[in-house]
Amino acid sequence: MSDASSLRRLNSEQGFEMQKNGDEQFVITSASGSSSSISHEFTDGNDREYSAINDSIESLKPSPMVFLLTILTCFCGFMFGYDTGYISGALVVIGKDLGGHLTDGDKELITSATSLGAFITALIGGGLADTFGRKWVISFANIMFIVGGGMQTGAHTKWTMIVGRFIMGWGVGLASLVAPIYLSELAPTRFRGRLVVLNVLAITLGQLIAYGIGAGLTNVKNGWRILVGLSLIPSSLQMVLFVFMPETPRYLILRDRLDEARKVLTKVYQGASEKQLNDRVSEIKSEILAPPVVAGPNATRKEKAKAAFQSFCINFKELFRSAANRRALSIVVALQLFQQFSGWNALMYYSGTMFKSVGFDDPTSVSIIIAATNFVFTIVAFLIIDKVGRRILLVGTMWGMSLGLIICAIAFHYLPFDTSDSAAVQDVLSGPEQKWGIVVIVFVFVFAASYATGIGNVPWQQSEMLPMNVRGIGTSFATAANWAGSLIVSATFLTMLNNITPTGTFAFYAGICALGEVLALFFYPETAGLNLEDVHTLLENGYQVKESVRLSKQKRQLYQARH
Ligand SMILES: O[C@H]1[C@H](O)[C@@H](O)[C@H](O)[C@@H](O)[C@H]1O
Repeated sequence: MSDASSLRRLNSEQGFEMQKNGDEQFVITSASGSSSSISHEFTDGNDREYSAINDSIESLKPSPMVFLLTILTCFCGFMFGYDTGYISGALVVIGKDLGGHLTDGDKELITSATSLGAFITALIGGGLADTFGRKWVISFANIMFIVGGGMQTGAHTKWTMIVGRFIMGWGVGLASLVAPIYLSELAPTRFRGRLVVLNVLAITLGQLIAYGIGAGLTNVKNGWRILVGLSLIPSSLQMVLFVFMPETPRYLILRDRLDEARKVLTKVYQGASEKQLNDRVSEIKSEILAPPVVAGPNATRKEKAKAAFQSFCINFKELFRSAANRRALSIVVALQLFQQFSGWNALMYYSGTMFKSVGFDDPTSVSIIIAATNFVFTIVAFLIIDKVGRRILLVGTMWGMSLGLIICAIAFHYLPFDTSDSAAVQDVLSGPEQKWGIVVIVFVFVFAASYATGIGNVPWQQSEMLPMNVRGIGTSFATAANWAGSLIVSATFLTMLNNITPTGTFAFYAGICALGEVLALFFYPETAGLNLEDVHTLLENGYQVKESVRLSKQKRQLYQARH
């Protein structure tokens, strides 16, 4: 079927009008600017206009440079995963290496110090990324990874370890915030979802590798130091290589550095014509609702700082003034909170300790199975997120998380529970308890698979919900919400297990997942295939779930018809 007839069919099927453009109902122009890209506009029954698909540049193959940049940026995800992942294995074997026996409180402090550090830098990171650029914030994060990792590797006291974890957390917070912004601002629209999921895949890979190495080093004296020390390699590598990497075109356009932006776009879209590049620059420019306050070239440091602060204040007000921005913010923050309050990270951080407490003879292997499930099902999300959309992934999986947790809660009721160090491996499960142990493993798997396919990665698509001006600050709030949730969960999980039992704890998290499912059903609009202006237009008039699904479906079908 030709582009023209597939367009005509799709438009009539979806009930959208096509606007006349001169004598033609739609214009087909080529990748070189003359005759095969589709340019037409969508309106809905309320006469709101959505963007035309005028993206001949999107027909071009992304250049190898996009892949190189993606891989290098994904080191951020890898570090995030590795640094949050190794603690589960390290805590099981650390023994008295930090000068004495660690209590549950000490373990919670060591674990949550990273989340606390990440929370702080996530909160300020958006402002930093808007002022200094995405690339420099990534480089700064690497310095924090190296300093924090170095301190922990040599730690001989609990407090050196805690401070090292805290500083490393600064890096994790910045990296978790900026990597998705960098990727989504660089990515061609039709790959945007997948590239951001690649970063989540790198997180889960980092966690899996940390678990694997942790297991391998269990019986090596001071093995946990090697485990931590290895984290210095990827961060050093990324720090050096990133110096040569470009800024994102969107950031450059925001700072009015149009020539540089065009150069980066040329690298992203190989073989793009002048016209295509100019169109893309104008399109990005149109996303900028208010230009930042920029100090002149001869400005003093003080004047520059003042200009940056004024820009920050304008954007901050804009984030709360506009109804569309408020809705976008509520969505991205809520998604991040539900991701964390699903309890997933409690498993990530403490699965070793917890499975030991309920009598598993090989707790580290169970932890590896959990991390591997997370990794494999993130690949599933990667393969389908741009095709089926974000919403189906989310609402189709949160109920599975509730189910998995509820059944685990029931099974824990029949299992022994003892968190003391002496509850070690000799108290392994036997008889009927063993059966309940298997039930736990199977349903933790169901929980992990559902989590990884949906809420484990969808919240990280947050940049696409927010327009350019407020993207830095808005994603800062969302990422900070993620780390606040992670902090609360990691600081309370062992205490909850002791106070309200594993059954009570898992039932609590199951309830939260059920609530998340209901809210997602009513309030989470589909954004796959929509460009950033569309998302903004949609949210101006409510959450518009139905309409977003219709528009997204139509745009994705159009892309598919063309590729
Ligand atoms: O998306 C990631 C991923 O799911 C990780 O496994 C988890 O530890 C992080 O907290 C989360 O943000």
